[in-house]
Amino acid sequence: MRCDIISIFPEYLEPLKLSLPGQAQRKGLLDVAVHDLRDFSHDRHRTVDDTPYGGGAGMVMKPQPWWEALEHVRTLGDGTPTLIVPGPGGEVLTQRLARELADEDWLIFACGRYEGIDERVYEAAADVMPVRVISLGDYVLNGGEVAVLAMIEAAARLLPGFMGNAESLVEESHEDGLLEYPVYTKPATWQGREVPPVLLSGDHGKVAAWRHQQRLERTAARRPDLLHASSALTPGGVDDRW
Ligand SMILES: NC(=S)c1ccno1
Repeated sequence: MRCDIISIFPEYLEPLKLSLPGQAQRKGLLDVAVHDLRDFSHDRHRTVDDTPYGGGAGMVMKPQPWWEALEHVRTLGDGTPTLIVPGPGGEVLTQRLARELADEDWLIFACGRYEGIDERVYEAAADVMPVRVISLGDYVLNGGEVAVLAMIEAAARLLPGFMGNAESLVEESHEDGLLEYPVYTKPATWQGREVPPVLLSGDHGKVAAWRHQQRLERTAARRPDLLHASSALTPGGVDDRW
């Protein structure tokens, strides 16, 4: 997977060099390139924003630097990339959407700032590549960079070979529509609190049954909205969301 990220704060994306994303890059599973939008502005102040037509508070990101940046990035890879624009007005990131992103060979992320990017950039981009606006949730950030870190992590960790142990992806929250079960490690007693005895029983069937029940109870308590669609509730049933 290739990820190109365009931002006026390239340093925000430094964490992608760390830990698993960094290892994935060194393994060749993930190629990440960060581009400074201001490199595509031609005035001496490297301006990328201006006042909004129609008035209103704040500034809007100018179309020309964005278009030049996108056109430059599009020359760097093979095939057609998908443009991802993080924003509160987009489809909400889910595990299913993370899998869709993980299936893409090439993603370009446009990190908006201020009041957003001139709408004509979305229109022009859609003439040459798929464009998706994706939100982390129903809240507003100051820009897209934090969201891009989350989106790349959510997608890249699903790439074969990214996680050292692929088993750790099984029974994670949201994989089958249920939240994950509680986990425990040594010591068996801590501050007078015991590990559930079933986990010390050595009976794998009972452990599996207990864990599934815990997932159902947690999902019912914390995310009842997920319960109706979960494939885990209909043994053998197929959840069409994946
Ligand atoms: N909710 C998201 S992803 C966002 C990006 C910028 N502002 O909000």
